[in-house]
Amino acid sequence: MSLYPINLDLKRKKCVVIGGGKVAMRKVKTLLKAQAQVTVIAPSLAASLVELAQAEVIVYKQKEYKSGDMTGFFLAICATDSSFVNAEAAKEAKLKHILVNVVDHSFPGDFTVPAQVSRGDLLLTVSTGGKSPALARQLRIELEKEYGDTYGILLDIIEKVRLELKMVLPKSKEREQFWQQAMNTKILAFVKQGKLEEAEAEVRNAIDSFRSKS
Ligand SMILES: C[C@@]1(CC(=O)O)C2=NC(=C\c3[nH]c(c(CCC(=O)O)c3CC(=O)O)Cc3[nH]c(c(CC(=O)O)c3CCC(=O)O)/C=C3\N/C(=C\2)[C@@H](CCC(=O)O)[C@]3(C)CC(=O)O)/[C@H]1CCC(=O)O
Ligand SMILES: NC(=O)c1ccc[n+]([C@@H]2O[C@H](COP(=O)([O-])OP(=O)(O)OC[C@H]3O[C@@H](n4cnc5c(N)ncnc54)[C@H](O)[C@@H]3O)[C@@H](O)[C@H]2O)c1
Repeated sequence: MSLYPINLDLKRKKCVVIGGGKVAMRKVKTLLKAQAQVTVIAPSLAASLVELAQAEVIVYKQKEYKSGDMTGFFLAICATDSSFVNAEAAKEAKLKHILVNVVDHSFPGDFTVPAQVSRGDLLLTVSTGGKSPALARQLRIELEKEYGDTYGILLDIIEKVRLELKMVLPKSKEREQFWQQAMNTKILAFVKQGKLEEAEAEVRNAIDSFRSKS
């Protein structure tokens, strides 16, 4: 299956999860991380979802899914243990042009959810086209070990340097060439060792040597 990767901005967007079990919980967690406004519809909830409902982090509607429940949502996740219910809810979402994910193959959804690692604004995702979620999970664990928190901090440093660089190198082509050369193994080796000051110094050295060459 050939899928198009996309990073959705769900901040303050109304999202609904049908079902309140283990799988629903995993999806709710990632929706909350994206700062979505989450409603869960299910007759019963897994313990960790109960806590979120009690703390009013999510809106909980204690009921079985019924036609009409999808109205007003931007995105829906059908995550009950009934493939019939999942398919009915997904059909309604499709009719209403709501982006829909279906956790079993009961009805074709619009998207799947990848395994993810986030380090600040760095987001690494793994998708197997639905062939092996267990492999996606394992690769996510490996990525977590390989890419620690320093990568998120590096991104913040680079963001700052990029702004400064616009003054130093006014042409976009020059900046492109600079970053291709600057993002070298030495900088990334410093980041891996947690030496962020050294990494920043290396980027700044690279600016000086790029300017002296051009
Ligand atoms: C990545 C992750 C994200 C998340 O859910 O947040 C995710 N599944 C995860 C875990 C996981 N899921 C399953 C197992 C048991 C082992 C196994 O079967 O492999 C494990 C492992 C575990 O739980 O340890 C079983 C399973 N999953 C699906 C079916 C239905 C089917 O295949 O028909 C069944 C069979 C149910 C049954 O047998 O009855 C379907 C989907 N699961 C997807 C995503 C989408 C495809 C992503 C991709 O492209 O790979 C897709 C298509 C739809 C969707 O949910 O978006 C998350 C890892 C998060 C992490 O740990 O980082
Ligand atoms: N996509 C994935 O990552 C993945 C992983 C494992 C399993 N699955 C599939 O997901 C399904 C759910 O797994 P689970 O572990 O969360 O199950 P679970 O038994 O923990 O939870 C099922 C939830 O669905 C709710 N529910 C049942 N009928 C409902 C209805 N009519 N309306 C609203 N909610 C209803 C229940 O109250 C419960 O909260 C499994 O049956 C399996 O097919 C998907």
